[in-house]
Order: sequence, then C-alpha cells, then structure tokens
Amino acid sequence: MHDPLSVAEELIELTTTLATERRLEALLGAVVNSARRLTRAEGGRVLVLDRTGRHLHGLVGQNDVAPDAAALPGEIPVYAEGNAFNLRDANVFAAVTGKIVNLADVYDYSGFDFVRLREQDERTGYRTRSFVVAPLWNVEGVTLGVLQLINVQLTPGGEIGALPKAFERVVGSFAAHAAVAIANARLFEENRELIRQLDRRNADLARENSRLKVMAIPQEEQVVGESPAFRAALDLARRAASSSVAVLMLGETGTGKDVFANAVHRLGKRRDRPFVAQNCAALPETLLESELFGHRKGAFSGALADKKGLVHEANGGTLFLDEIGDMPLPLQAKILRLLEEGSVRRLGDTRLEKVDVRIIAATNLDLPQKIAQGSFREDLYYRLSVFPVTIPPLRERPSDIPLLIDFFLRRIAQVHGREGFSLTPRALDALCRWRYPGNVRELKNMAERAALLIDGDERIDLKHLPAHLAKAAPDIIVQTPAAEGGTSLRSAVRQYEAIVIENRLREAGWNQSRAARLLQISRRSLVEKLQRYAIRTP
Ligand SMILES: Nc1ncnc2c1ncn2[C@@H]1O[C@H](COP(=O)(O)OP(=O)(O)OP(=O)(O)O)[C@@H](O)[C@H]1O
Repeated sequence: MHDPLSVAEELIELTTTLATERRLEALLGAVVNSARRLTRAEGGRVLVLDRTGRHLHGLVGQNDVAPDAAALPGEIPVYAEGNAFNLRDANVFAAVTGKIVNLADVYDYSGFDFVRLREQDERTGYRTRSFVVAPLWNVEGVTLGVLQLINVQLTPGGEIGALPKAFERVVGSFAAHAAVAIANARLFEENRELIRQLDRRNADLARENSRLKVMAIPQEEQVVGESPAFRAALDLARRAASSSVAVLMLGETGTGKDVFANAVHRLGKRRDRPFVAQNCAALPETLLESELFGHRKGAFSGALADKKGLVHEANGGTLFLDEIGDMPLPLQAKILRLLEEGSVRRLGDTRLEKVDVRIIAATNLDLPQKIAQGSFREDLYYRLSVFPVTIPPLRERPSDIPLLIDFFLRRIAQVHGREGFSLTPRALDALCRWRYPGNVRELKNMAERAALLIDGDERIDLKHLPAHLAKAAPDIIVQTPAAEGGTSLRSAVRQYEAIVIENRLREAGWNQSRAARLLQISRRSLVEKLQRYAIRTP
C-alpha cells in the first residue's frame, strides 16, 4: 500500500480534479483512476442508480491487467422478489446500507452472490480476487451508486488481498467526495441540457415569430427586388407615396403593378384608409360605371336601390384602376372629372358629390398608341402621367430572379408547413436564364407548380419545371438577354455575369471567399462586381 504522504498527494490531486471536471464521463473516469492509484487496484468501476432507483448501471470500467475484465455488468436490480432489497448483491448492499464491502477473495464464501462475476471471469480468463465496494453517498445521504475496486495489491510485488482496515476510511471519504462531485456534474449536465432545450425552444419561437410576422404581411404587400432598375422604380413609387398625386404604373403584364400600387398606398398618409381596386377590363361599361360611381334607384333595370360606388368606399383612401387602357371613353371622362374636381355623379343622378380619392392607375398597354387610335383620352393621359412609374420586365433585371425564387419558395413552404424547398443548381440555372414573358407572375406560378410536383424532401429539379424551360436551359445564347433585340452585347454580358455571380454566392451560402473560389476570381474582384451589380446578401 502507499505511504501516507503519497496518499495525501493522491487525495489532493483528486480533489483538484473533482473540483474542476464538469463533464460527467470524464469525472467518473478520473474518480475510478484515482481510487485505483490510491489503493493499487487492478480494476475499478462506477455503477450508478437509475432515476427510478430500481437498478444499478455500470458507467465506467477500467482494468490494467485485462481490458476485457473492465466490462460493465448488466443492469443490477436493487429489489429482489417481494420488494425486499437485493442484499445478496454486494453492490446493492453497499448502495443501500452505506457500508463498505471489503472482501479478500470473492470465491470464498461471503454470503454475497458473485455468480455473474465468476461467469465473467470464465469468459475473460481474468481472476477476480479481492473486491471492494464503496457507496457513493452524497452529503444529504442520498445514494448515487457505488465505486468498485478489484484486486487490491497489498505489496509492490503484487500480493492481492482485502483493503487494509485503515484504508477503508480513506476510500470511504474519497467516495463521499466523489459522490458530491458526481452529483454536481450531473446537475451541471442537466442544466446544460435544460439550457440547450431552452435555446432550441427560443430559436423555434424566434423562427415561429418571424414566420408569423411574414404571414401577417399579406403577400401582395411584400415587394421583392434588389436590382438597380427595380430599386429605381421602387424609389420613384416611394416618392409618390408621400403626396396624393395620381400615379400611373406602367409595365408588362405580371411585373408587379398591383404590388407597387399597394405599396404606394401603404407608404403614404392614406395607409389607414381604404385601398380599393377595380380591374377596368373586367366589366361591361354600365356595370363598371355603376361599380365605380354607384347608382340611384331605378337608374337601370335591376337598380332596385341606391348604391354607393367604389369611389365612395375609397373616400379618404386610394382607388386603384387596373387596366385603365381598357376603360371605355365615357368613363374616362368621369375619371378626369374626379381627378380635376374631386367630384363624381352616380348613375341616374343629377347631383355631383365631393370625394377625396387618390387615383393610382395601371396599364400594360401603349397609351400614346391608344390615343392615336382614338380609344384613350389625351387629357386623361396627361393628367395621369404626371407621375409615371415604369416597372422593368423581369428579363431586364435578372439579378432579382433568384431573390424572387427564394421569396416565393419560402412563402409556399410556410403554406405547406415545411422548412423550405431547395433547388438543384441546374434548376436554378434554368430559372435564372428564362426570359419570363409573363414576368414575376410566371415565375411565381412556376415555383408553385414545382412545389406541388416534388415528392417529400426531393429537390426541385428540371423535371419539375415547365418543359419549355427545361428544354431551353442549356441554350445560353437563346435565353440570355443577349438575344433581346435592342439590348447591347455588353449589357447582356453584364446581366449574365450578375446571374452567374449570384448563383455561385448562393451555392457558397453567401460566403464571398468561397464564391470567389468557385468563380475562380479574386475576392477583391468579386467585391467590385457585387458593388457594380448592386448584389447584396439577402
Ligand atoms: N416585386 C415583387 N415582389 C413580390 N411579389 C411580386 C413582385 N412583383 C410581382 N409579384 C407577384 O407577382 C404576381 C403578379 O403581380 P401583379 O399582379 O402586381 O402584376 P401586374 O403587373 O399588376 O400584372 P397585370 O398587368 O397582369 O395586372 C402577384 O402574385 C404579385 O404578388
């Protein structure tokens, strides 16, 4: 056995380890190791009680002489039949009574049952002789488990025997220290797990919160686009929003004229008043007139009572006249009066009524051409086009395509209750190259269709996109803006460059160094290009 000085040294070292080690497994390893060094035991184990206190489980096993013999026993039941303690087991005895079991040879009769241990010896060829079990009782007298020491060597020559009586107390107090440290480490791990759970919960809540926030904003109110051309149009719309000036939204079908009209209303002083929209191409003349300006009872067959028009509903707010190019000429005159005098006359009425309505109109038609044909009033055109906002077609702002794809897929994922959708690079490439005659609406429809076609966690691939798009995908020349009549080669190349850069950035998770490597250009040159094309991390 050790001399008192080395025992003291061992205890000091152990106390330090116990005080500093917070990871349960490492701590248990250190406990068994130190206890073995202290007692010169060949092997040692820690068994702990499960949460229900019904079983002891091995957690750590060590054996210098035969690593196989370090194997941990299976579950040891604390209770025998009839709910009495299973005191025939030396581990349970120590755990329950708080006494140290200290045997010179487990093969000699001791009253304890060592059948399993002997079976293990047979399997491993190891011979277990002396066997010490110290209870791991913490200060409150709560049993955590036991510390086993196997084959205690009494002399440096390797003579094996029971632990000398004087050492029992040392081992006992050592085990008590270890128990406190183990209890602390368990608490620490439990706390850490609780913190982890809380963090996870917080992150879930934050995600849910931002999801709800996004959901709370109606889709038509979100305006997505970062390209300089788009930003310029949006900037104009913002400026218009601050006054009550009439605005004319121009742009091809599906470019987002409705979205912009809504934004102008929402960003202006009238945001708390109604935003009322009417498609002027959707109704025949009389019905449209009655819808917009209202009617008096008997104004036409079917006019059974007085009815207010949308202009009345929009009073104080905004009236959005979509497809104004298709408005019949007589109604154009009424709109002009509304713009110039702020007054309207209901169908079948003689009186004029004052209303305070801001007009935003939109068309994808060539109004000067319609004026030339005599189907649009020139004076109305000039009145409306005081503040024109032209939304560029999507093919002229390709760097917005990935942003819009991302936006629509995220929205769709929310509706489907999914985390998200991902695209294969070739699907993204095909989407980015397409010319979108139907503009953003077409892109949105494609995203919705693809989301419906994929199975489970599948990525959106070419086969989920319309055939014409997949077919055209490899043909860069046809599909890039270079094919656009009137677009210079230089501007087409720049647009394509912007698409490629943005795609690579996406692949690289918006890590600029990684994207630069993928593009095989320097990071500095990438940064310059990002500035030039106004590409920003979303
Ligand atoms: N910049 C954008 N950000 C988000 N969604 C957009 C954007 N532009 C268009 N959309 C969406 O695309 C679809 C078509 O847009 P919108 O109806 O505003 O186009 P439009 O120009 O008014 O079309 P039309 O001329 O056919 O009436 C809508 O679902 C709209 O929400």
